[in-house]
Amino acid sequence: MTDAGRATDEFMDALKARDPHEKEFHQAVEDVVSAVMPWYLEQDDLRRAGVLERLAEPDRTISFRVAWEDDAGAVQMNRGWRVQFSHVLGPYKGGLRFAASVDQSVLKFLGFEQILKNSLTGLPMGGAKGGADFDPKGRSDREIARFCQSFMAELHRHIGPDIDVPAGDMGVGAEEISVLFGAYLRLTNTWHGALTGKGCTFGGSPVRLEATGYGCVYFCELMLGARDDTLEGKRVAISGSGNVALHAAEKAVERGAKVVTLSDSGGVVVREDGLRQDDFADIRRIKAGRGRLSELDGAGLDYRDGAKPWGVECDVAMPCATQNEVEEEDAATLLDGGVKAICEGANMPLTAEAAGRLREAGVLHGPGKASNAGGVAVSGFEQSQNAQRQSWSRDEVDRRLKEIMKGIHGRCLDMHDGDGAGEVDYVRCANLAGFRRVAQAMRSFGVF
Ligand SMILES: NC(=O)C1=CN([C@@H]2O[C@H](COP(=O)(O)OP(=O)(O)OC[C@H]3O[C@@H](n4cnc5c(N)ncnc54)[C@H](O)[C@@H]3O)[C@@H](O)[C@H]2O)C=CC1
Ligand SMILES: O=C(O)CCC(=O)C(=O)O
Repeated sequence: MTDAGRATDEFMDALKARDPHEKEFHQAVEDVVSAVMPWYLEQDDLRRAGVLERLAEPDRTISFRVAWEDDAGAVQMNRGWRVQFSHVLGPYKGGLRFAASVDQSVLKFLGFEQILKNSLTGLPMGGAKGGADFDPKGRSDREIARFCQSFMAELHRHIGPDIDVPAGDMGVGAEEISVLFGAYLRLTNTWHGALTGKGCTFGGSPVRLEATGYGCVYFCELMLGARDDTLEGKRVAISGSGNVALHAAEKAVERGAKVVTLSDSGGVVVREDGLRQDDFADIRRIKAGRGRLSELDGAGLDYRDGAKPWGVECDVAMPCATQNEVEEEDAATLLDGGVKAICEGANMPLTAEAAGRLREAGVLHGPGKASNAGGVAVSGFEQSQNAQRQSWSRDEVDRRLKEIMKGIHGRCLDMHDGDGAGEVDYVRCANLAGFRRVAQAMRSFGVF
């Protein structure tokens, strides 16, 4: 075993001993630590400053009760959290997730990833994540609004444009952000950009809604371009059917690709000759009513109950649903189907085993902290517009989004230590580029 391998194991043993049940958090930290350790071991000053140990411990975790009344008048109770992980590069920044599966481990993995993702954008943003174990599925709009108001009754004490600026994530879209922002206004009597993802008529940025999916496609094109290839004519399998998946699908089609799948937790819709704009409109309508893709059965689409997208032959896979949705056997299926590239719209959608399988096979792999950073980058633009009391045009924001994705891709290439002949390991390079910027700031700030 190498020195770096031994040091990574020792680091992970200590982390796991501290919080033995936080499996997702362990996975996210190990991905980073194993990538940066060979470089870190050579940085005596960073090691003396305990940078890696401090970075893997959140600045603080706020946990609180969220009580709310359902439509039948019964009081319901959920748990809310905000994990403020690191603000060395700027105010805490990261989304809010409402889902039954949310717990401290999930939010710590997301918050930890967010530090390096935000660092990669080059913008002044720290890393955080929050949310609640509240499942919006099956809840009425009024129940969701009451939940959001109760959630903000506590959260407003901990956020603000120079402190912490949450946004949406799974289960928190434009409607929820609007209600959360309304509650924030009432509680603080102050209009400033304490949340991003707001509606464009009241302080939101053009393209924020689309930015994560669009940015993922731009990043995929940059990876393919570095291999003198393009997205045009490629078969693209996408999972999920929410904000990120649908915007990635629309942009991929616009760029000449054939999007062959979308999915939800119930199954997958397949169109072998490529999904069309009217399919996206139907899916959007169903999802707006919190329906299932199975409702599309019989609409000319092939719906496969209980299946995942990865069994459908594709050149490019874009997992855009949730963490660990691509398991080792899915990776094997993708390889059998001839996949050439995987570009993550979701956060940590591959298990460590799946990622290892694809790496061994030489598949291009754009990790979420690089490829899905377009969303938070446009959130950063929304913060700038709010601070300047300005509103940029759609074209201006899209142009800046493309520049950001190009910048992230360039930072990854800067870390590629091959001679140009070898393939770029985007996972290693993104981790190293994101980490180095944060580590240098931490060393400069002294010990806290
Ligand atoms: N919204 C944003 O700007 C950003 C989102 N992300 C990540 O992208 C992913 C998707 O987020 P959004 O699209 O915003 O959420 P969303 O709530 O709009 O959509 C999530 C979608 O995933 C599907 N889904 C959930 N579990 C699934 C499973 N096990 N298998 C298949 N489909 C499943 C749901 O049916 C839904 O269609 C998450 O990992 C999120 O953290 C990353 C960066 C920014
Ligand atoms: O826009 C933001 O602040 C956060 C986006 C997000 O949650 C993510 O990048 O995973």
